[in-house]
Amino acid sequence: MTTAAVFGTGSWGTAFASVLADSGTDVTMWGRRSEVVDAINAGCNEEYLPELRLSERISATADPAEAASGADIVVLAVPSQTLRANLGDWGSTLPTDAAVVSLMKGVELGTTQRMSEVIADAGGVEPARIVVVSGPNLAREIAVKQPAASVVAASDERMAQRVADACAAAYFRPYTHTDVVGTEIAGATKNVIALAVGMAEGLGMGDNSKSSIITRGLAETTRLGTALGGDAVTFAGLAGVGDLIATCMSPLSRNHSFGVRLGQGMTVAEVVAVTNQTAEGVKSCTSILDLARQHGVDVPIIEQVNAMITEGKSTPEVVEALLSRPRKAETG
Ligand SMILES: NC(=O)C1=CN([C@@H]2O[C@H](COP(=O)(O)OP(=O)(O)OC[C@H]3O[C@@H](n4cnc5c(N)ncnc54)[C@H](O)[C@@H]3O)[C@@H](O)[C@H]2O)C=CC1
Ligand SMILES: O=C(CO)COP(=O)(O)O
Repeated sequence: MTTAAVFGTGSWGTAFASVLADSGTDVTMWGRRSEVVDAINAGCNEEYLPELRLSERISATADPAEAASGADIVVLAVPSQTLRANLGDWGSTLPTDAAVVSLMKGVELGTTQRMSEVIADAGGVEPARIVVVSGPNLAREIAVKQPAASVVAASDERMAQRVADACAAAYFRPYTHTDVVGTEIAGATKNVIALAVGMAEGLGMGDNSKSSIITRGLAETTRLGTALGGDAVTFAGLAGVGDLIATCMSPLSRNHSFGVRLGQGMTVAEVVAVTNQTAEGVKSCTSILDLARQHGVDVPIIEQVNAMITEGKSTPEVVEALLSRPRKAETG
């Protein structure tokens, strides 16, 4: 019997806990807020996924050591920008032989570290034990058991296999992979591209415009990911184009919805004020742009999204900046 600990009781932590339970894995969740812990123990995380009746295999606690005790798999599902501080608080409770799974899709501000790097750095976890799960996995669809596939990437294939075995459910199909860098860059960057697509939608643009942003977004994501050592093929797979399509096209995506509101004329502060869930691209646009600059990679869409988020550049100015760039060959 595999046992898992899931740190984070938000949308994806809860939906993924449910996938693990449906695959026969016993799960203890850690949550920092007692009311959410109590709700999970009563069978439903009302605040994040009211539509999901939780399996009896799932319980929750506010004690990190209790959650982690005896776990074969530890799943981390907190906001990317709080992970380092969280690991400072409870990293020492994680079992030293567990596979440590990142569900997070972001890049740390300041350090420009990917989440697996933060886990190794702040959690003291050897890179061979770190596993990244990423793909077109909108939590609300997974919660109602709509079929989806995902990538389970680790440098050590046995760790990827352990996690894939523990999360393969009738409606959830994991594919193992060894490209941790490519999988993480694809997952973080698609959130920024989804902000741009949402913005175009909010401005009233149609499918040609959105498809153009998605495709050119994939081009710059692939450029960045391969410059960092990722495999170009990863970006054509589930963690790449698969997740990019889901996030850029779905009204369920928080990043997409955030962008729509910007396109409709709301300011970043106004959108933040009405957004109560994590829209990772809003922070990671800056760290991903920093990463691209460090490696001399041209990422024009990410650059414009960052200017909109951090400098208040207007959406029409962003459109003008993107369309007035010097023309070039598509493969350039
Ligand atoms: N929701 C989705 O469909 C998917 C989300 N992801 C990724 O999973 C990660 C988590 O996202 P969600 O669960 O959707 O976010 P969420 O906003 O639904 O939940 C975030 C969770 O983190 C907790 N939290 C907030 N601040 C915290 C802090 N300072 N310390 C500890 N915990 C804190 C919240 O209480 C909540 O339990 C993100 O990186 C996201 O990109 C990945 C795939 C799908
Ligand atoms: O990563 C996701 C789907 O795979 C969820 O996207 P959002 O964080 O934009 O909701």
